[in-house]
Parts: sequence; C-alpha cells; structure tokens
Amino acid sequence: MTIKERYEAARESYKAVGVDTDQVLLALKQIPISMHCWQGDDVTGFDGAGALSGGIQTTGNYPGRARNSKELMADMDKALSLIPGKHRINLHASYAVFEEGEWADRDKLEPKHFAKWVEFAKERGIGIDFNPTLFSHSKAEHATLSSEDPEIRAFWIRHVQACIRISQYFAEELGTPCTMNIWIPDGFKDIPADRTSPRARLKDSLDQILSMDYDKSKVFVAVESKVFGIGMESCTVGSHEFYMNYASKNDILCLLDSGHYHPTEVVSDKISSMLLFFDKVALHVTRPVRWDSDHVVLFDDETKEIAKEVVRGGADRVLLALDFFDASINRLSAWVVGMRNMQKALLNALLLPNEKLAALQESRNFTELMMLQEELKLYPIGDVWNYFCEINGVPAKEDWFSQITAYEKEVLADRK
Ligand SMILES: C[C@H](O)[C@H](O)[C@@H](O)C(=O)CO
Ligand SMILES: [Mn+2]
Repeated sequence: MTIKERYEAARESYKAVGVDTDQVLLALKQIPISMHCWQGDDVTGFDGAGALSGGIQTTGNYPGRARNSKELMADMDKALSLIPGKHRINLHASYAVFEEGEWADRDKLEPKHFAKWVEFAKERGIGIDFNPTLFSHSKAEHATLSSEDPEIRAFWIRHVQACIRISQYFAEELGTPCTMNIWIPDGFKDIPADRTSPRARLKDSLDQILSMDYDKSKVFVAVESKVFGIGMESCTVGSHEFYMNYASKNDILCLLDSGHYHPTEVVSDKISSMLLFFDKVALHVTRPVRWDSDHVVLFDDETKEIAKEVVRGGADRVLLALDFFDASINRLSAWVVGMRNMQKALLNALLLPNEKLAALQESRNFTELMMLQEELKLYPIGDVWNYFCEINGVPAKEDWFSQITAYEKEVLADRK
C-alpha cells in the first residue's frame, strides 16, 4: 500500500469518530514552531563574551558543533528541510553576527548585528523570535537584573532594551511579530536571608526596561520563570509567582518552560488557566530529566498533553518554541526529532474528537470517556503523519535520517 492509500484508510477510521483528517492536516500546517538556534552549537554563541554559565549545562562531545554563523545557518537550514511546514527561528542575543574586526558588548547591540539573520529569514520566508542573553558573560557572574550592584543592573537593563529594539527590527523587516523572552539566572545556592530585596530590584529593572517606547503589536515581551538552576538550588529571583504577577499587572506575557517547574508539576495543566487571564501564552517545550531541564522533546505523554491544551485553547494564542540542547548526539538529528515530535503531538491532539470528549466529561460519563481516550491511542495516527510529510515535501517515517548521516559525513566531519 502507498502512503496515500494508507492515509485514505486512516481517514475512514477517524471519520467514524467524527474527525475530518483533511481539515486536521490543513490546521497542522498553520501551526508554526520556533526552532531554537542554540541546539546547534551547545549554547556557545558567537560573541565570545564568556563560557556557558547561568546554571545551565550542555553535556556530550558529539563531533560537528557549528562554530560560526555560516555553519549554524547551514545546519538549521538542513534541519528545517526535514521538518514539514513553515516554522520560525529563535535566536539569543549572543548570536550577533559581527563584521570582521567588529565587536559590541551586550548593552551596545544594534539591529545591524542581526542583519545576516534577517537575510536568512527573509530568503526562507520565516519569522524570528528573540531572547536577551543574561548569562555567559563576566557581568553575569553573580546576578543580572536583580543585582545589588547598580552598574551591573544598569548594564543588563540597557542590554534588554537593546534587545527590544532588535526584536522590533525583526518584526518590521519580516512582517511578523517577534516574541522576546526574558530569562535570568539570578538566584541562591543556599537559603537566602532576604528574598524581597533582589525581587524588588528585578521588578524595578523590568519597570525601567518597559518604560521605553516600543510597538507592543510587533514585540511580544515575555518573562520566563525557573524553579532552580545548577548552583541556584534554593531560590531563584525570577520565580513563577513573581513573573505571573508581573506579567499580568504590566500587560506582557508569561513564558512557561516545561523543564522549569517542580518534578510533579506539569505545564500542560497551566495553559488553560493562563489563557483565561492572558490573551496569549508563550511556551518553551522541553523535557526535564532529574536535574536537567533541557533534554530533546520526545513524543511522550506530557508533550502530547501540552499539545492537547494548545489545540483546545486555540493554537493561535500559544506561542510555541522548543528549548533543549544535547551535545551527546548529532545536533541536527536532535532538532529534527524534537520538532517532528512536537508536530506529532499537535497532530495527535487535532485527531481527537475533542468536542465529543468534552461532552462526555460535562455529562460526567467518565466510564465512556476513559474507554474512548484509551481506544483512540491506537488509531492510525502514523498513516496520517506520513501523508502529512509526503504532501509537505519531506521524507516520511525514518527516511529523513539517511540525509543526516550523509550531512554528517560530507559537512560535519570536516569540523575539527
Ligand atoms: C538557553 C536557555 O535554555 C534559555 O535561554 C532559557 O529559556 C532557559 O530555559 C534556561 O533554563
Ligand atoms: Mn527555556
């Protein structure tokens, strides 16, 4: 049987439970995912400002790390060519591309330092999202926006403001809003004596940043909390409660990173609440494993549950991005697996008879609800996925992987 014939058979199975797979495929194609550049070079960046810090760590030494913007763009291009649909890219400020002999510190970054990325995105017709980089820098050794040192704090305020200007430049050049997400690593290894003062300083820093003039319809500023970091186990200044309150009072967005909460706390359960109080919510989908918040996204239960909430809440209200970094495997393969898995999870959610399931819940018919949810798990989603890949011009099943091994031999092997 061909992929199309299998799809046609699957279409009948889904039709019997009231799901129109042709509509589902159109809907899936409309959901962009922002692919993070930092998987390609182990969060190293190009500005040489400092080794990776901030309580995050990339482990592994797989050969072929991108060493400069040309290599990173080529790798991202190759990965994107194996992922169905049109997506976005997500950059950190440390990925500025300087001219020969030029360099600018983080607080002096300008749109021109990202012109090469705009060129890259324009040629591919994709949007860019952005993140100020408040780590891997000598001025981020202790604290950034919550620092007790006024000069350090002023430096990072200027940096984030520079990033808002760059984000607006991306939005204007590319004709699509830019989500600009602020994450800071500030926190304490051991029990602090004063949690309020650092948080009050962070609040004041954000107030100063947001007092600048920028176009809110073009730049969606978001704040990302984290419950811990390596070396910041006891307290993070940018906690969930801090940012949720700040975002809500100041009309900006919250970004929920699925690796940033307590081990039994799940982001999938937070999305519906956020969408009742905010117009939009931003996500970093990742996979936490014990102390690490950034393993490659799998087609696992929590990713599926997140996708269900995205689809049920309205995919246009959720700004979807991935955030992981694995240096122990081929980095392009990590991107492709993570992106395709996020899409498979969205497909899984779109293929559910969501209204029927909700009606069973509303009528408290939990017996039938459990039965149907479980039976649906074995419906032929794979046949729909393979057809989605085929009609979008990318290899179905594992057929994309031979291109990764060829690229590894032809391109990555030369990177010593
Ligand atoms: C590179 C980081 O992962 C990213 O900026 C941040 O979103 C994070 O999740 C830190 O743990
Ligand atoms: Mn994140």
